[in-house]
Amino acid sequence: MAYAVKEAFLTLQGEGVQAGSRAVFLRFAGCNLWSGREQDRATAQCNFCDTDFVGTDGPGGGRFADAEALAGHIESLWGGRKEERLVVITGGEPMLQLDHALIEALHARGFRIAVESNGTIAAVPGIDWLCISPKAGTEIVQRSGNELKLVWPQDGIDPADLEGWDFGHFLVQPMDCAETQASYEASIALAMARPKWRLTLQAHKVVGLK
Ligand SMILES: C[S@@+](CC[C@H](N)C(=O)[O-])C[C@H]1O[C@@H](n2cnc3c(N)ncnc32)[C@H](O)[C@@H]1O
Ligand SMILES: Nc1nc2[nH]cc(C(=O)O)c2c(=O)[nH]1
Ligand code: SF4
Ligand SMILES: [Mg+2]
Repeated sequence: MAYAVKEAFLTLQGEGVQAGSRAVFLRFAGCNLWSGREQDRATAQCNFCDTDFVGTDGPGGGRFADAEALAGHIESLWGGRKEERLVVITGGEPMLQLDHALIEALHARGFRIAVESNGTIAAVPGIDWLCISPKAGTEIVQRSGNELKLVWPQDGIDPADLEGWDFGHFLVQPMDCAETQASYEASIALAMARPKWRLTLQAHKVVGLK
């Protein structure tokens, strides 16, 4: 199948348990919870998104005819070194496009595959590190994975309801918004009140990485 990629770039993973790791980011175009247009934000199912995922015009973006072509592009962004290859597949919502063929092609090139998903679409098998970030008011079908990353605060989610889900790590990430200081305070309060949850910060924004 063909893939629509907003952008692809080499950086450090900024979020979650693997923060600090060198990684190629593959950002697919499109999301099932928001059109990506500002005029639709207020009525979208997810209305706090910090990302432009519309179109294929970003750095390293484009349309790729098949899995081999896209995996080759990701490999070229990583560079020649063979060890510790890591690709973080995000979006937009990556589960709209990620398929078995791309998983195979990336594994064949020695990549560990991490995915950032909103959990409304079941994950394809073969992912090495799955991060699910639930959005209030949506039906989360993917309730297992490596890390659950709750952007906070969100009206309509009770963290206690998520604690029985099958994840290795439960992370709270302050919502980047007009009142980020209040998000920090709410996130600290959650981690202090419920020790199952650990604070994670968007480190790339602090240090000026993409
Ligand atoms: C842009 S999303 C793409 C992947 C997928 N659609 C999802 O929502 O998980 C990547 C990560 O950024 C988080 N995120 C989006 N907007 C944010 C914001 N304003 N503040 C903090 N985290 C945010 C998401 O919850 C998700 O964990
Ligand atoms: N450096 C960096 N780390 C990230 N971790 C998750 C991101 C995302 O947008 O999915 C992201 C991102 O956009 N940049
Ligand atoms: S689900 Fe993810 S990509 Fe889609 S609008 Fe929300 S944060 Fe952005
Ligand atoms: Mg991001």
